[in-house]
Amino acid sequence: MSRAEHVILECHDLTKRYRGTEAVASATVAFERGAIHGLLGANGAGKTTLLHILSGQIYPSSGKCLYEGQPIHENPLAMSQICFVKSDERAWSDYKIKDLMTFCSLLIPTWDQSYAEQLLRLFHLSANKKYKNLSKGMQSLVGIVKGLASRCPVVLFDEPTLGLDADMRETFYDLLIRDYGESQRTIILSTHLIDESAKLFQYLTLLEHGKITSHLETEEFMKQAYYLQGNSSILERLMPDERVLHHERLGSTSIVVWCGQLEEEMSLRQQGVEISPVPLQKLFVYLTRKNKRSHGKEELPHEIVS
Ligand SMILES: Nc1ncnc2c1ncn2[C@@H]1O[C@H](COP(=O)(O)OP(=O)(O)OP(=O)(O)O)[C@@H](O)[C@H]1O
Repeated sequence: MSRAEHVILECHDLTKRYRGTEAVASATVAFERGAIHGLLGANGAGKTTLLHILSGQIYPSSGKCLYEGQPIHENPLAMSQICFVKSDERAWSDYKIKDLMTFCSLLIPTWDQSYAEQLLRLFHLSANKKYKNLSKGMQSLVGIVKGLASRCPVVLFDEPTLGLDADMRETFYDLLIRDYGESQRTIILSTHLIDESAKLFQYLTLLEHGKITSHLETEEFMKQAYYLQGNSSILERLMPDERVLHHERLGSTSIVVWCGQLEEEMSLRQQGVEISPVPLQKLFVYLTRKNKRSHGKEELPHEIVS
């Protein structure tokens, strides 16, 4: 497969500056076609800003942003094929759900009205209710209806599950997986609910202080660090080492989070050390703390000894 066939959306050296803030800072990333991408980042990392630029709704200060190899901005094809579901649709406030569905049907060429109606029934959303009178969770559900019924080749979801209860979140994940199975759309989804949505993602993109610090297949992303659990006297020999992201000691047993190549793997296993994967949410926390430390911003202790 050529690069053009493989990549649908890309940005090169993308920067967005607001007065005094670099929300996106020289971001370069290529999003693979027909995959569900997880966009991860701490509060203020620049996820919403990046999604806004990728949807063509705001301009970058510098850099390039391409859809199917063509600039996204002022490109009617890109505008009609990329659907952006914001976490906060302020412009929708005064409209009834049925009016919003009509706007979507007029603006989105691939809009599937009968699927939209089916989803509204499933979510118990009354078409006559005004958006501003809905609870936060119900507003998120309207956004989900827009994203799924758009049937657009690219759907960008910014924190789509904000305010949703656990049952509704699972319903959304199931619908997304079913829809993806049928259409192989490209989806980019930002979320702070990392562990529960991890099963959705084929690729993970980590954004830190406006920079893309990794973009990897989920399997590769997960290989960045491991838990080592075993006798403290054995594991403490590994320290100090900058590859130790976290250390917990419980009596004579220690748990170490090790980032990167582990040369001593065989010998540690022979000494009874258990090596296991770090769940995605924890991995995200350790990686972002590591980078904060390297930026001199670490505030929380990363070593717990009891
Ligand atoms: N319109 C704006 N004017 C000024 N600063 C902005 C604007 N939009 C975003 N920013 C700033 O840019 C940075 C990135 O914000 P952004 O909303 O993109 O982050 P985020 O990763 O989506 O955060 P969160 O997870 O908290 O929603 C923040 O420092 C934010 O204050």
